[in-house]
Amino acid sequence: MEKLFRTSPDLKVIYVLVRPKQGQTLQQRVFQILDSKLFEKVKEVCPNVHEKIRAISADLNQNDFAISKEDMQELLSHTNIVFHCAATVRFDDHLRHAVQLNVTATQQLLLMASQMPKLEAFIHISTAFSNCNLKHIDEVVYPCPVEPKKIIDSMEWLDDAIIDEITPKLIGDRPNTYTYTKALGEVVVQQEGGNLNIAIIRPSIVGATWQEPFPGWVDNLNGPSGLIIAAGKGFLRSIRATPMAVADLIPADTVVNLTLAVGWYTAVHRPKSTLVYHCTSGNLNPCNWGKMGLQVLATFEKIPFERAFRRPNADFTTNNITTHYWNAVSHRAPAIIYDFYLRLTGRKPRMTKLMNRLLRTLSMVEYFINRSWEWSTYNTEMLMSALSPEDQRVFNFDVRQLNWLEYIENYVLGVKKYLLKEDMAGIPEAKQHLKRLRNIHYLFNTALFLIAWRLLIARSQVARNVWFFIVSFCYKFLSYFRASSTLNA
Ligand SMILES: CCCCCCCCCCCCCCCCCCCCCCCCCCCCCC(=O)SCCNC(=O)CCNC(=O)[C@H](O)C(C)(C)COP(=O)(O)OP(=O)(O)OC[C@H]1O[C@@H](n2cnc3c(N)ncnc32)[C@H](O)[C@@H]1OP(=O)(O)O
Ligand SMILES: NC(=O)C1=CN([C@@H]2O[C@H](COP(=O)(O)OP(=O)(O)OC[C@H]3O[C@@H](n4cnc5c(N)ncnc54)[C@H](OP(=O)(O)O)[C@@H]3O)[C@@H](O)[C@H]2O)C=CC1
Repeated sequence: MEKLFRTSPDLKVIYVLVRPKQGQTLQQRVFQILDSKLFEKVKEVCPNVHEKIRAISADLNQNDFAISKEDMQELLSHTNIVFHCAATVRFDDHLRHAVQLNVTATQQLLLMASQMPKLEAFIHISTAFSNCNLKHIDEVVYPCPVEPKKIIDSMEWLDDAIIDEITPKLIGDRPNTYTYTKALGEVVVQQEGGNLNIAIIRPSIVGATWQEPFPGWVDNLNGPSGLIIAAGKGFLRSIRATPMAVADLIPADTVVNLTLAVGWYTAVHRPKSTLVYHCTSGNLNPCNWGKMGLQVLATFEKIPFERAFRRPNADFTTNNITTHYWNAVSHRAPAIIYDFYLRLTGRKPRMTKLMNRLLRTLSMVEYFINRSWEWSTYNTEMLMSALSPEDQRVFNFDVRQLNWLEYIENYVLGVKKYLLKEDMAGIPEAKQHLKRLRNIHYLFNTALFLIAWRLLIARSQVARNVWFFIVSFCYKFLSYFRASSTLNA
């Protein structure tokens, strides 16, 4: 919405399907977004942006999306382009719910779109990981072993226990219900698109903005953002990842630019078949998790997060044994100690719960950070050359120009400012806090060493001999210096 109004201020109206949430009306939800920093630039070119966004009450889990008759009529008769990006992105969602939102709702939306007389294009947002069971992925829709229609039907009459049982068999070598149902969604789009002008966009891991409307903007915890917070606050100390595996991140504004360009191309050129566009970075400008992780840590030195639990110092592990070891030593043990301290001081323990949640999240993303994929980008490159030089500049999605180190630094800064809502003025205090944590860390390690040594001396003759040798050596060394300084005087 932001980019559309900034580049096309004459646009008449954008209809957004919104559900009320957490005690907010849909109008309040939309206005909260419009009143954020993200929309400041837009308001300069399009001051009446509030009037141009029409929030329509809709729940994609309901029949006809629970849209009122009048709203439905308005939508059907006025819509020119549909951008379908609503989805459940949870990796652990129950198959029934994931199918409902990512497959059935897509089917229903296509049906709605077929009743829109003025519709010029239907743009479906999928994910580059919908076929993550393959190593090389082309810009085509891959068939699924079980037809989506059969899956949709079976979800209506199977009970939850049976669905739980068949889920691993259905998802096969995909890691979760999210990637599986996004793949089914694509097949539905291809099979049931009828005469619509359709395109599918597959972004990889969406990160903060690169340039527009300003660098580093981010507003959710998906992808790496949540883990950047966990690392910056010192909770995340080790992560099972392959440093050389490609980190296929793609900035949010690149995805937006490609999506709008695809909307234009699909509406104007009306390709005969459904085109799939990969919105990925790996084959044009690869960066690996090792480089990314190091840059994240380097940025914490300059721009630390406030009130960290421990000094940020995460590392990669590469096998099960070291992962279990570091999870026990660096994640669980400090959480237990801290909770014990909270109990002693009469407060409610919370760190173990938080740590368990983090470990669960880590186990779910492991699949994606220990493999590399190759995505072909012929359609995306074709689209780039189909744009005029001016449009190539305004709707830039050429990731070859992206400087990863600069991008990651802005990303971490964006996480601090827009997700954690921390003020830059707090940086000196945050640095002081980290110094205190470092001193506590040294003190704790020294105390631990002395206790271990004392126990060893009490039990072992060899340790006692070593201790005697060290003490007498130090004594002789000091006596020698005292004697030579007396002679010089
Ligand atoms: C050569 C030598 C090298 C040496 C190198 C050394 C360097 C050292 C390295 C240092 C590391 C530094 C930092 C790390 C930075 C890099 C880390 C890389 C990790 C990147 C991970 C990428 C994974 C991407 C996978 C891509 C898949 C496909 C992409 C897509 O198509 S779609 C989007 C993907 N979807 C998601 O991301 C959603 C995932 N979320 C979920 O599935 C669930 O939320 C959940 C994680 C399962 C948690 O479920 P729960 O029920 O337990 O919780 P709930 O959802 O209710 O939320 C509870 C609270 O937790 C918060 N939260 C939600 N999501 C996240 C999250 N992703 N991370 C953290 N926290 C999250 C949520 O807000 C709730 O908070 P509350 O309201 O306060 O309670
Ligand atoms: N983030 C990423 O790394 C990637 C995301 N994608 C795709 O991009 C799209 C957007 O994802 P992302 O922004 O990350 O995720 P979000 O969860 O932030 O966005 C999903 C949107 O769908 C809406 N939605 C979910 N359920 C319903 C419902 N029942 N009725 C109405 N609206 C609903 C949500 O609304 P509400 O705000 O009310 O919850 C939310 O705005 C998805 O299609 C995802 O598959 C693809 C590749 C990577």
